[in-house]
Amino acid sequence: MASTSTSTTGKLLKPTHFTPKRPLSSLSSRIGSDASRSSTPVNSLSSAKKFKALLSSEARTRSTVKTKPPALDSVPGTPTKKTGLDAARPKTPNTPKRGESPFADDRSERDVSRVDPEENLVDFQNVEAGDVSGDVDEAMLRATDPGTQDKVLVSIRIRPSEAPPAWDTANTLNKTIKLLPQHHRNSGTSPPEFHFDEILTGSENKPVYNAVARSHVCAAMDGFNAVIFAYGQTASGKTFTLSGDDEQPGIIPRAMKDVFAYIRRTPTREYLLRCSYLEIYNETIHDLLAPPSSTAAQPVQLQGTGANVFLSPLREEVVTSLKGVHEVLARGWGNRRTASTDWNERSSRSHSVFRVVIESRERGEGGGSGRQTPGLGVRPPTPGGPRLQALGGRSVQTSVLSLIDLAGSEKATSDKVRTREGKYINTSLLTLGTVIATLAENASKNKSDHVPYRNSKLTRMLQPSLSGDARISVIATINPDLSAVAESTSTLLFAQRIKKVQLSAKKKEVVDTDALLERYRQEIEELKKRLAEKEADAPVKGRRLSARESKAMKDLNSRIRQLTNLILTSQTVGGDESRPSSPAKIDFDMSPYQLQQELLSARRELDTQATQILSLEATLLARPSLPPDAPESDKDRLVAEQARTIRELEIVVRGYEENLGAPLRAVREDVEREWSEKVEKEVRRREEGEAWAAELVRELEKEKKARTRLEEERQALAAFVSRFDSLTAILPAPSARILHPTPGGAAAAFAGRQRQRAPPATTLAVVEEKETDSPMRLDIGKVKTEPSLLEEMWDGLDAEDSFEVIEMLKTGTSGLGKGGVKRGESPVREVLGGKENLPV
Ligand SMILES: Nc1ncnc2c1ncn2[C@@H]1O[C@H](COP(=O)(O)OP(=O)(O)OP(=O)(O)O)[C@@H](O)[C@H]1O
Repeated sequence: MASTSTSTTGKLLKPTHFTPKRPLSSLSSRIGSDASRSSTPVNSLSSAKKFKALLSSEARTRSTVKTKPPALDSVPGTPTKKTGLDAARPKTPNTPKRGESPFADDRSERDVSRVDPEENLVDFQNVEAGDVSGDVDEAMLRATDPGTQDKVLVSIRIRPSEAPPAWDTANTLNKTIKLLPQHHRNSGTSPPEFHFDEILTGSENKPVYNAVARSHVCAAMDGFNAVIFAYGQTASGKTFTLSGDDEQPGIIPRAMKDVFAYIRRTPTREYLLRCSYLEIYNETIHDLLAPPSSTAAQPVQLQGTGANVFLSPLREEVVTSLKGVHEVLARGWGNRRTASTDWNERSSRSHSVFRVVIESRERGEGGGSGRQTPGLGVRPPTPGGPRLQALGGRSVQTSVLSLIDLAGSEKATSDKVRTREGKYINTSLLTLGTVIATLAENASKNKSDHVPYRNSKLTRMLQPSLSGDARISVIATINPDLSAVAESTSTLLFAQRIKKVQLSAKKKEVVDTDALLERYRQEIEELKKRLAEKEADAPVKGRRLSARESKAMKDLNSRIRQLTNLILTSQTVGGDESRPSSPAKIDFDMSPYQLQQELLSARRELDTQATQILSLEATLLARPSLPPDAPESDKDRLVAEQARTIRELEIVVRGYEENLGAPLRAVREDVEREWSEKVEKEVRRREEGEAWAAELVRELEKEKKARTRLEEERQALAAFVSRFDSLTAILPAPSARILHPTPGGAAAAFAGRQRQRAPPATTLAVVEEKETDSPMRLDIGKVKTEPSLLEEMWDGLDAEDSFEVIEMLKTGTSGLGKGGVKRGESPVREVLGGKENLPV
């Protein structure tokens, strides 16, 4: 790698103190009102004690005439409201309050959540020529081999100075740096030498980029995460190295040019680029691209754990050209916190991180892009995950290029606010140092001691990269002055430690499993068919296969096994090794019959595995795509998605209901209606039957009662008749006459006698008075027509007989003697057994 010349250091002016004050840009002046947001009046700075870094004349010339970075080449069509990049980074004599950026109201339409990634792909055809022109070294690009780098690339950049250097930089080609002996405290020993990957001097940024950043940018384009950061004391040249200025663009603008150059020379792939820009100020992460008002309300949070740390909410803007990058950088710069310190007129008061997420996939057939697998559900992006979809068997490669300008370590200052900021800066840098030291120790001694990533936002954010997930390049910037020897030594020690950190970055690829599986399945089917054909050609049972046949079948079988394993592997979540075993090995020396049997069992095995695949697919689909500690917003989003799925399922169910459910129900209703009528009819008939039966029972009861009464009457009558017979037997002979029933019945006889003579009034009166109460009467209506037998008996007596009988009855002198009717007791009563209703 080239190292820069030290020529500039040879042109040092006499060591006069020089403050590398940069002039305020026109915009800075215009928005001089910015000064009003400073808590410290600009003129008060003049009274502050200054120990600014001494610069070489070259550096001083540049710093006095140049505007401040970011120094991208001017791009036609850049919005005219800003007059230059410097304008985007106004001088801030004191820490500006957020919300006062001239870009505060900018709401970018390039926000990744607003654009369709498929519509914003960049490929070799649409990279603008201007985006790759200039000093991008195409030959070098091609020569750069990202290789397999498991160590951090550590380079030292020594800032030019007007003062005589305290460091021996004459031997930069040896990539060694050591303190000049005269400045070494322990005069008895020689000063320690530090070895690094590069020792860079001078003000040229191009060789610096080529030496420390290009390979990492290429690695990022190739699918590896890459981190490039500058570390060093304040005013040592970190920002100059990362951002540069118009004349000497730094790593960021050069890297972005290389990104487009890489795309242009890669016709087989298409890319989606999205940028974010953030800063960590006083241990709070601010999104430099979001409107400041929103970031103040909602600072960026570090979420996830371990290697899965991601930032949210963080605005990401899709860029398709260098012009887009230019705008994003300018906006971010406008929002950065810089301030004048005792050492640096425009000191970065925060760690700033510019990130480019690079997603790429093979270009679709015919060179087109876009969604080519209709029907495949477009899955929502996972937090920190890719935006591009893996389509049609094309996997998506995702990598992140992080370019970090750390705030510089510094001593206590005369300003309270600066001192507070400095405390935060130093603490986080100290934590970074501890983390690196632990990692280095773990790597060199094969230990796994706890690494305190969580002690600062910076280390937590860098955790995935520092734990080996990224290619890392560190540029340690030092101020060569004697006054800064302590800080420079500390920086060199840090750089030396980080060199020991072990890396094992891997490409991140999201495979289009659906398409891949489909391809495997089709191939398996094809092979099975071919195997079956071969088997059909297979000869009569017992013949041994030729060596060729045997080999062909063996090949087919092994391919089937291989594909089956591939399917299972791609289905196995997290690369779990515990997948079902491959089909049993087949001995091709077996007879065709035995082979047939083997084939049969292999087929069964395949069927079982196909079922397993289906169930694994179902499990995979059912798996929530969020880790348990995912942020609430992501959980809400998932809930919303699931609600949407439920709604869709409801629609499906409704469709089912309309197409199948409703007709079936209609049939059921018809059947029910028909049968319910029948049932009702039956019920009515049964009720009628029951009522009829009850009526019958009642009639029967009546009948029974009537029979009973008739029987009673018959018995009473029989008793009366027999009594009467006995009475007539005791009557005096001449007058006694046996009464015979009159032909025509008693009633007719009665009626006839009624007509012939009237009965004695008194007797009749008695009888008539009592006849209605006669027990013989069943029906009162019949009284007149059907006289009782008693009446008939009366009727059968002559007047004298009647009298006698009556008298006898009245007096009881019937001659019944002892067993006859007693005096005062009616003989009729006696005859009738004392029935109460008998006439007395
Ligand atoms: N290699 C260099 N060549 C010429 N000028 C340089 C070089 N390095 C730094 N400078 C100048 O020195 C000054 C301080 O540099 P810079 O702002 O990059 O320091 P820094 O390390 O970023 O400081 P801080 O940590 O305070 O932000 C600037 O004016 C810059 O232009």
